[in-house]
Amino acid sequence: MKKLFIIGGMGAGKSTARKALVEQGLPNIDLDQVGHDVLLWDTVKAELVETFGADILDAAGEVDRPALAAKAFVSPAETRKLNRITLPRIEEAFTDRVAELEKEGHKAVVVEYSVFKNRQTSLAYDADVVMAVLAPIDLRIERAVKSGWDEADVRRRIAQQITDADRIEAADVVFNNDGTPEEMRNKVLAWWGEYSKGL
Ligand SMILES: CC(C)(COP(=O)(O)OP(=O)(O)OC[C@H]1O[C@@H](n2cnc3c(N)ncnc32)[C@H](O)[C@@H]1O)[C@@H](O)C(=O)NCCC(=O)NCCS
Ligand SMILES: Nc1ncnc2c1ncn2[C@@H]1O[C@H](COP(=O)(O)OP(=O)(O)OP(=O)(O)O)[C@@H](O)[C@H]1O
Repeated sequence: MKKLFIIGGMGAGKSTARKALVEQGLPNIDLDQVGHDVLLWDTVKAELVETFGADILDAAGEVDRPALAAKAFVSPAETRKLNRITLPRIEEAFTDRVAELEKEGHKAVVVEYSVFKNRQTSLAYDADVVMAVLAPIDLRIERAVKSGWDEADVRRRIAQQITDADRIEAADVVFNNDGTPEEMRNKVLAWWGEYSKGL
């Protein structure tokens, strides 16, 4: 089963690219969503509380994501602490999900990976294709704010992410999402049309 990774900074248009492929019948794994799922694990909760304090929990004892984000994205050191706790668990859940999809006989899976760093990290090392979705940073911030994110929060997160130059370096295929969403969709579908002939 081919693993087609979609990478890109916040607001770049990863979800827009993913939707185009899902409409073609491909299953997908959104690692942001997997990240949310592992926050429910008791072991993860306990380590996050030990690291960031009990005020990251809500009244029901679950992780309050905005509260955790306010602490975890203030510096590279704090983000590393977060990643050290969450990423191994995300990888574990990801590996299980990939095995299930493989058993179901899918030819390919789309993996949306917002915090991709490089192809040498274990989660991404067997990516068959890395697709980078790029857009100018001001446009990305504008889109993210329009879709409900706080601007300062977006800027803090982007500061903890790799740059588009790094993404281009890692990618097999690059999509510039600086036009309309429809243009973006068509670029992705044109690529898929060619790529899927070989599957
Ligand atoms: C800190 C948390 C609770 C904030 O939750 P929230 O609902 O506000 O954001 P969400 O998870 O939907 O992420 C939105 C965007 O934030 C950015 N972001 C999230 N985690 C990170 C990170 N560790 N480093 C840099 N940027 C990040 C990405 O662009 C992502 O698309 C959550 O992001 C989290 O647990 N992150 C750590 C796990 C992780 O790295 N997930 C990303 C997929 S592997
Ligand atoms: N070409 C475009 N023109 C205008 N708006 C767009 C375009 N592409 C995406 N958008 C909008 O910008 C926002 C961010 O796009 P999308 O969710 O696809 O990005 P993302 O890379 O998945 O972002 P995130 O990291 O926040 O999940 C969405 O509201 C989307 O509808």
